[in-house]
Amino acid sequence: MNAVNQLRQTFRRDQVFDFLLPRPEFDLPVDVSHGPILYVEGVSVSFDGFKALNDLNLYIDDGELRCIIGPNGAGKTTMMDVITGKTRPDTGSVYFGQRIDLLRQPEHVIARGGIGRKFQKPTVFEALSVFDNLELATASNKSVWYTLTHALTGTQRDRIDEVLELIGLADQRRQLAGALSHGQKQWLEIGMLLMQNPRVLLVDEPVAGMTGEEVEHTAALLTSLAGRHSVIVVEHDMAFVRSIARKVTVLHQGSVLAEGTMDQVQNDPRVIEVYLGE
Ligand SMILES: Nc1ncnc2c1ncn2[C@@H]1O[C@H](COP(=O)(O)OP(=O)(O)OP(=O)(O)O)[C@@H](O)[C@H]1O
Repeated sequence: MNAVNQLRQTFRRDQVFDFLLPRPEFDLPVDVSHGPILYVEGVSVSFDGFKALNDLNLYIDDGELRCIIGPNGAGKTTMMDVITGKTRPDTGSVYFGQRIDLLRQPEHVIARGGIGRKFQKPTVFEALSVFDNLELATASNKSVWYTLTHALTGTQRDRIDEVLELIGLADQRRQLAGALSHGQKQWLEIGMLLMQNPRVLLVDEPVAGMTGEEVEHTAALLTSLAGRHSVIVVEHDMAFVRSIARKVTVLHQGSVLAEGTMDQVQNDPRVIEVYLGE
């Protein structure tokens, strides 16, 4: 096909781009009837022959708070990249509930469909108020322009108030996000994710660079989210992990090395050897 024909094909009136197609499977309730909300099974990812993930199996229950730890290069980021659709594995399967095959969904559909990701660095809109940041986060189904030019519904306003209370920034609602402390920016960004009502929240090193008090607040925030959301926390700060952990998964060389309570994994000789003994 020559270039002109290719262009014609692209702009055909009946042309429907993949990202505009409805995703009926995401409109259905996520089927968690067997317990887990995330199934990662036999997943391997290679980069130039190096296996960043090696036959990884991980199951996250609906509403649980899971901490994932492991030495540098263990595959933690790659695992989150696979779940969120950023990296496609060479082998394996990843399901959201019983029915939704995440490997068949593009990244933006997964993000809108109920799996939120908080990166290590906060990325709030610094020139907007805390409230406006949360309001913009409701924009997923409408354009940003629509959101900025239309009044909020009562339900949306209530939800923003609820999230402001949850993240502890109700008193800062009119403050510019740029004037917040590092910890407050992190909570605001978690709040922005919550505006989308995610079923699963992936949180990467949430307490890096925080003060002791901010760390405590973050622990209380993340534990309060469990139950209503499934929360996966990747973190190197062992004191913090101990303060929030129920079940801990230790990754090593792209696979699960150990899994259990904090006490169980901390006393596991294999974990001490590859990670905690460092
Ligand atoms: N795009 C890439 N190209 C090549 N190698 C990569 C790529 N992404 C990750 N890797 C390698 O895969 C391995 C796993 O990396 P990953 O970032 O998932 O580990 P991690 O457990 O998140 O480490 P950290 O705790 O340091 O963030 C590392 O050895 C890394 O260098």
